[in-house]
Amino acid sequence: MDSAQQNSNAPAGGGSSWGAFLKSIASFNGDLASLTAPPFILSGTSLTEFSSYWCEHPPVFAAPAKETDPAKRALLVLKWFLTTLKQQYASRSEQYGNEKKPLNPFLGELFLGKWEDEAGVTELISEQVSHHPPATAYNITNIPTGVRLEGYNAQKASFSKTINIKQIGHAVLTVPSSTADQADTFLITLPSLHIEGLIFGSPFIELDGASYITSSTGYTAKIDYSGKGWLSGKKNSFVATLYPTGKEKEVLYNVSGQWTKSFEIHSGAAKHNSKSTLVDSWDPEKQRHTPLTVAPIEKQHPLESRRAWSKVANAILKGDLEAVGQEKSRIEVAQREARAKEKSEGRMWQRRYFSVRTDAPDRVLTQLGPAIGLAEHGDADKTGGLWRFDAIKAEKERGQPQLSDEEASKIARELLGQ
Ligand SMILES: CC(C)CCC[C@@H](C)[C@H]1CC[C@H]2[C@@H]3[C@@H](O)C=C4C[C@@H](O)CC[C@]4(C)[C@H]3CC[C@]12C
Repeated sequence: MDSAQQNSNAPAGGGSSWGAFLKSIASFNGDLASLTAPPFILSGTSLTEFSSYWCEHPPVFAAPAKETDPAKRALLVLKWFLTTLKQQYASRSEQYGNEKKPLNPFLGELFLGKWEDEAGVTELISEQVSHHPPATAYNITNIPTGVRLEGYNAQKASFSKTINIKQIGHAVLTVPSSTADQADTFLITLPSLHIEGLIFGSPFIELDGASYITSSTGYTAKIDYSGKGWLSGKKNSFVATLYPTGKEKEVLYNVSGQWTKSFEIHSGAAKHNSKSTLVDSWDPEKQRHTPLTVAPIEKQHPLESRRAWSKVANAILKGDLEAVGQEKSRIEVAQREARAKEKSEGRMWQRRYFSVRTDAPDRVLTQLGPAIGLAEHGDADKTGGLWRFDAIKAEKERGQPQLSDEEASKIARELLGQ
């Protein structure tokens, strides 16, 4: 839908509630959770689910494992990253005609699933590791190749003409090497974004600024994002270059296009490329994506996202705002009580799959961070900690027997008020 059109999803009379929403945004205090959005903008999907956007195409995710040349490997990582952008930032507006406000995860919320296709099994673990400030951590592993992505992120919002969102956190991709016994590591930063189309009642995301991927093998990719300006440019555009770290002018490959449409990868630096420099291309319309499989709701752990939020999600679907409010507040009250109980008993909520890195400086951030302006502390103060996947905890979780109905009800009652 063109951003200049009034959103057809907005209910009749929605003009006034949208107007009130716009006014509330103007005095926005930066807390995205506090925005009271009109019903048509509410989504029954929690932010913990967004971690799955990193792997809509498992064969592309796993492809770097088969490449032995480090520069070409870095290019495959850049290509995979670019292919994830459409799902990450445009899938809701493409599906519903506008961006939606996701559910704010509660501490300990989980989203678990797997993809199964020609790349074998790829596992997803996503966990809400912090509530104040809100932060989500994830770990995605392609089992046959061992290619693994882990990361965590939080958002910092501000208002200037529109809602601007800075992503805090980073991701680390590990690609086992077939020749050396050490794996290659890629440190990835996350783009900033802002919301367009607010005034027309059909918000959608545009990316801005630049993001980076730098590798332990000595290559860096810079991705510059731009949108449709007043006079020129296409929405969702980007230009990316891959170069030896520290030598930005020595471009090995350049990629350009629209992250929602298609892009071309060319060798060398020349922007106006000919067929002779074309190395690869991507058109999402021509690609099959692999759906994520999640357990049926009744088999899920009570803290798994779709089970925990099912009543809220149903109420959103029915447009029953009173029930939405009641069901949300059950969870919020139970969570507040759980935190108060933990405090009075001198304990902390135990994260199931991730731990805060406190023992030593983080190796990846220390080695690769300086090349792309990421600090060694990983912005831990803004994400409740520097979170890393904890394989020992994950192994323990795998060994846990399935909860009995009674145990599941007890957890749901105590932690979710259900
Ligand atoms: C629609 C609007 C008026 C309400 C504000 C909603 C706001 C909180 C949402 C909108 C878009 C969301 C982004 C989403 O585009 C994609 C990602 C990538 C994912 O990997 C991490 C989460 C993030 C940044 C979402 C955060 C919440 C956003 C900004």
